[in-house]
Amino acid sequence: STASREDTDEMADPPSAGELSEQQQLIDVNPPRGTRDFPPEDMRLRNWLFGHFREVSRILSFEEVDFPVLESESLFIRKAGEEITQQLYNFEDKGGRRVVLRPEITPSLARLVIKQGKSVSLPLKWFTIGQCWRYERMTRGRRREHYQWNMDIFGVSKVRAEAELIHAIVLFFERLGITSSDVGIRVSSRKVLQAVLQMYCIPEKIFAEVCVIVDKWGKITKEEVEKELSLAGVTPEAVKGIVEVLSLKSLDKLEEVLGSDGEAVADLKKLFELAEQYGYSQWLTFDASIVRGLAYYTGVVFEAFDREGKLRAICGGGRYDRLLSTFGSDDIPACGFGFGDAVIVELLKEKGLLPDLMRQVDDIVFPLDEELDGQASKIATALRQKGRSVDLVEEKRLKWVFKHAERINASRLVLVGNSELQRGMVRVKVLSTREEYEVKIGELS
Ligand SMILES: OCc1cccc(Br)n1
Repeated sequence: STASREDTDEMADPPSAGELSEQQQLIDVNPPRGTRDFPPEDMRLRNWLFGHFREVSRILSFEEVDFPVLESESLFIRKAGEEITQQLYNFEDKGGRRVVLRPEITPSLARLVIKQGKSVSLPLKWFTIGQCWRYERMTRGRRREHYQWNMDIFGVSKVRAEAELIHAIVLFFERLGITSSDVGIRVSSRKVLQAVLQMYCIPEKIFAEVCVIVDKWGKITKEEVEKELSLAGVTPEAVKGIVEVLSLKSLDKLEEVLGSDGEAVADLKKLFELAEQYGYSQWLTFDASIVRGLAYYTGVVFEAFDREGKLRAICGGGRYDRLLSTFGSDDIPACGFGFGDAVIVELLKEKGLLPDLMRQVDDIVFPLDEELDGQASKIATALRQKGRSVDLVEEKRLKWVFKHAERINASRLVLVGNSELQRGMVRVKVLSTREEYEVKIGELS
């Protein structure tokens, strides 16, 4: 609801041109480019969304963790040409340290697991919701920050971990009213690409770079992908082999190409069997072209997509069994996903599933005369101590108070008046039923 101007305190008129010289020039009230404010209505939606993130994490028995948004740049220096490492929001701090506003959360998770060392018992299942940043030339007008829900499992080498993470994603969608007719989850494994490169004797050391290039499949032309693969050192016959495999959409066809004794086929078969048992196989589809764009994935990868094909990937993740050794530690098998706060909201809008989240207050306490402000404070305190949300209003006309009560969806109006007070009472109006009654101050609850 929009309050008309006379209802709210009159905003000061902006200074006239002549006054500007004495007055501060109005600052730019927008947040930095690519970033967002969250005024109350947007914050209610964000809290609603994050509430579902948290509740699903709880249901899957994950523990919440958190990290600084600021991290050492060294955590994100990777040589595989990922977009995410080419858009680091990086700078040198006043102590000469190279730092970044983190572009993702997985490296922080790995850092903490290493730091905790033997004090954590495996497997461990952690989740966090945190803001992530990128510095992208604003030519594309894209955002520079978003909030990401991450769930990660350390210490489980079998695809049970991937199955658990995908279950979390499915439960989350179901809670929002999104069905497998709206969204699918494409699944594959980087071991598919690894097997193909081995078939053509392509050196392992360019594997991550090849995956980052292959992730552009469908985003840039086939010719551009082939050109980038060739520049990375992939022979023409290997490029042909990769392109053939990427188009596979059935595990049986994959088995024909790779044989039945490879890990890729075994992992994916097991994952699809587990999906049947969880009851979410209708969400899954094998798609060999899915590799995801992060260098450190080593096994199963997955991403959720809107079946109408209007939006970018909704979330995505995969297995990263060798990330810790890139930080000089012993490897621990791991897998996880990131779920951003932007595409999901676009999807909810598309599907008409955005919740109608109104502001709500239990009580408005209003002194009918100025000198009753002290009594009104006492009454507000008593109600707040009982856990009721109270909006203590004064210096307003009663007409304004009724409109305000409607605007903020107050349940009750508690009117503090002289005649009632002399009898130790206050007057209560229940706004939904129009019921009105007097109650002893000590019995107000
Ligand atoms: O998903 C890539 C990404 C990373 C950081 C910030 C934003 Br917006 N987007």
